[in-house]
Amino acid sequence: MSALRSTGLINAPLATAGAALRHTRTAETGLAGIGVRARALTDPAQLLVPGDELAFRVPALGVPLTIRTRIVRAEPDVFSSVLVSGPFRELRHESTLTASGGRTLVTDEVRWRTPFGSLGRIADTALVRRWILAAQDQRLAAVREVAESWAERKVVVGTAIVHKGRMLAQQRRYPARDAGRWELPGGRVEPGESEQDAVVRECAEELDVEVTPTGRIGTDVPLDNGMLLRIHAARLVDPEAAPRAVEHHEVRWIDAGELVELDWLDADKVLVHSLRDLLRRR
Ligand SMILES: Nc1nc2c([nH]c(=O)n2[C@H]2C[C@H](O)[C@@H](COP(=O)(O)OP(=O)(O)OP(=O)(O)O)O2)c(=O)[nH]1
Repeated sequence: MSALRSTGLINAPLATAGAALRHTRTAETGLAGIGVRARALTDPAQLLVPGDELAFRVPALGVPLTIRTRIVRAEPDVFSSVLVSGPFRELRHESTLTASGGRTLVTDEVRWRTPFGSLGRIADTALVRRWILAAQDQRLAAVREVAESWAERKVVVGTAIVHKGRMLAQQRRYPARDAGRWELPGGRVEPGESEQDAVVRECAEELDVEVTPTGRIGTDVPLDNGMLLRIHAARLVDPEAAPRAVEHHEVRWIDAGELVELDWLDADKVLVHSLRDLLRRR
């Protein structure tokens, strides 16, 4: 098995850098500079989720080769994909992210196995290593540009309140295009307010309950209104408290199965796999 590892520092928080790594556009255009055409084969949302597939057309010795990969993990601290088909016996790509102050260190590792015995090993030394190094460089530059621009955005917090293995979802009443669709309690972080304080305030306003934030969940999600959605897990301060829909149509405690079935707002759909993991951990 051959491996190449490269690292880079991104001037954005971990969850924002994690979102940029999942961004369909950086995946599709990130390698254009080295002549690689990439496109999503599934019909992904703005951010890739586990199960999405990408095809890369790589010019090698004048012959375009197609490499097809599938996303297997899309979390704030790890984004990875594996080979579905292409001119390798095995290919695995994994980016791991570590917070470093307000910045994020990305370690990008590609591991692969070439076919054709010694001929493959020659191609490996002559071509593949050079190509993978260039690809890692280009992709990191594309991800850095997107992450650093997103880091300037204002934040909307969403709250994943978990109680007895279920999570609270609420159904919107307005605007008309979103009426009937589901979201997490939350809203805009006010100037000078911490995200945790915004979570507590919004839950009091929208649900009439007191919550304690317990940590970040999933990557950020860019919103069409130019803001960033960022999810915090939380628990009820009083386990007997009953959240009620103050502004929304309905609130509902859902389990992992119902989570997958609900008609979420588009931004929340790309977080369903992370929320399901949260419920499975409790
Ligand atoms: N609270 C919350 N907002 C979400 C989620 N997903 C999602 O796209 N959003 C969007 C909807 C809104 O455009 C924005 C939240 O800001 P907000 O709470 O101040 O907005 P709102 O629509 O309730 O009120 P407003 O724009 O009429 O002032 O984020 C989610 O899960 N929770």
